[in-house]
Amino acid sequence: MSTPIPQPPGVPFLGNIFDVNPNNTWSSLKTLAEKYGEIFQIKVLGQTIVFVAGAALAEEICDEKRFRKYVGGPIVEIRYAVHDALFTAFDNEESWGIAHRIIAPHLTTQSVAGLFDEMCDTASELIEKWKGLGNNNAVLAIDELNRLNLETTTLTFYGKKLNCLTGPDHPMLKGMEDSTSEAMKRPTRPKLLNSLIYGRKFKSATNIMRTYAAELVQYRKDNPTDRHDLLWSLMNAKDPETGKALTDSQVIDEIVSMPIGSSTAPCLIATAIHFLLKNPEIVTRAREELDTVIGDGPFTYDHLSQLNYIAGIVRESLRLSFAAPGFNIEPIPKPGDKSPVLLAGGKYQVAHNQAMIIVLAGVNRDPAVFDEPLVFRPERMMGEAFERLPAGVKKWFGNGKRECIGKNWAWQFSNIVLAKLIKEVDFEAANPNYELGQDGWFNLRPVDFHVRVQPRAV
Ligand code: HEM
Repeated sequence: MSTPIPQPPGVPFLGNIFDVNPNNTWSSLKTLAEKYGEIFQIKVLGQTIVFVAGAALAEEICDEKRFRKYVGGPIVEIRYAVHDALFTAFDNEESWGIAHRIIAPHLTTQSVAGLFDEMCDTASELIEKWKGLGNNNAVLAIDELNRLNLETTTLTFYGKKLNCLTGPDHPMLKGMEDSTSEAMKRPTRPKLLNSLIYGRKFKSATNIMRTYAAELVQYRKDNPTDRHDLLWSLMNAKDPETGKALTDSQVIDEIVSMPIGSSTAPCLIATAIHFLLKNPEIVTRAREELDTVIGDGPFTYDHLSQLNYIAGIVRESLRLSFAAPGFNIEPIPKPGDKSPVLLAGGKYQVAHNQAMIIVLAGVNRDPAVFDEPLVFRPERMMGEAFERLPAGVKKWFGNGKRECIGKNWAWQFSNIVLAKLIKEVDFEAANPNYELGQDGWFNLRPVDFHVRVQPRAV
C-alpha cells in the first residue's frame, strides 16, 4: 500500500495556483519543501507536478536506468530562443549528441586549466574597478558579478573582450533576464495571453541574445586567429561520430546557451559573499590558507589544488545557495507499459509519465543527511567528510548525461574569483541587518544585496 503524496489544499477548479508565486516560483517551492518534506505535488491548470525535496528520493530518481531529463515547461519555452541546443534538446534529438561531442572537449578539467590566466585577469579588472570607487561605495553584488561572468564567458569561450565591467549594462544581460523570466511565466498563463500580450517581449529578448552571438561570429570572421577555442569548434569542428557540423543557426543557439548556463556562477558567488559576511571566522581561516599557499607572489593554476578550504567554501555555497535551484526528471517511457512507477520501494507511486522536479533547497538541506543543515560550515564539504556524503546531496550540477557541461569551468571560475575576493577585498554589508532573500528564473540570486568594497586592510 503506497502513501499518498502530500499536496497543499488548493482552491476549487484552480487547484494550487495560489501556492506558487509566478514571480518567485523557486522561493514558493522552497517554502513548500520546508513544509511537506521529501516529496509533494501540486495541481495547476489540470496538470500534476511532483516535487522531490529529500536526498534519498533525489538519488533514486537520478538513476539513469529508470529516469531521464524531462524537457518540459520553461525549458520547452526557451526553445523559442535557442531551439534544440544542449540544455533544451529533447532526449531523442540527434543534435544533442552532435553538439555535446563538439563542445565537451573544451570543458574538460584540462582544457579549462588553460583558461586560468584569462579568468584571473578578468577578476583582477573587477577588483581594480572597485578600488577606484573610493570610500562609502555600495555595489549590488549580483550586478557586478553578472558583468564579470559575461565578460569572462565571452573572453574564454569566444575570444572577445566585451569590456562590460564598467559603463551601462551590456544588452545581453537584459536579454537573458527577460527571456528566462518569460520562459518561466509562460507555462502558467493561457496561450492566447502569451502570444498577444507577452510575445513581443520574448521576441525582443531573443533578438538581443542572438545578435550578441551573431556579432561574435562576425567578429571572428573579420579577425581570423589561431585560437582554437570553443567558438572555433562551434564554427568549424565536425562531430567525430556522425561527421556532422553545426548549422549556422545551431552555432548561434549554442553561443547563446553558454552565458545563460554560466549566469548561475555569479549567483553562487554573490550568495557566498553573504555567507562569508555572516561568518567572519571563516574569512579569517580562508585568508590564512590563501596567505600560506599564495603569499605575496602571483596566483597560479598550481595553487588551486592546494586551496582546500576555499574549495570547501565553494561547495558549501553550492549547497546553501541552490544557485541552480532544481532540475526536471521523468520516468523513461516503456512502450505499452502504463503501470505506475514505484518510489522508495513502493512507499510512493507516480504515473508512468509523471514529470518530477528536484527542489535542491530541500535536498541540499535534508536533515536526514546534515546536522544543523542551515549552518554554513565549509569543513563538511572537505576531504573524507565530503566523500562520505550521499550522492543525492551533490547534485548541484544536475545528473548523468544531462549534467552541467560547464561544471569544470564553473568550478574553476568560482574558486578563482572567491579566492581573489577573499584575499584582496574587504566586504561590508551596506545594510548590516540584511537577511538573505532570493529570486530568479533559471537560477537563484540574492535580492537587494549591496556591499561596500575596499582593498583588504590587513
Ligand atoms: C555554479 C555554476 C553552475 C551550476 C550550479 C550549474 C548547474 C546546472 C544544472 C543543475 C544543469 C542540469 C539542468 C537540467 O538537468 O535541466 C546544468 C546544465 C547545463 N549547464 Fe550548468 N551550471 C553552472 C554553470 C554553467 C556554466 C559555466 C556553463 C557554461 C559552459 C553551463 C552550461 C550548461 C549547459 C549547456 C547545460 C545543459 C547540458 C546538457 O543538457 O547537455 N553551466 N547546469
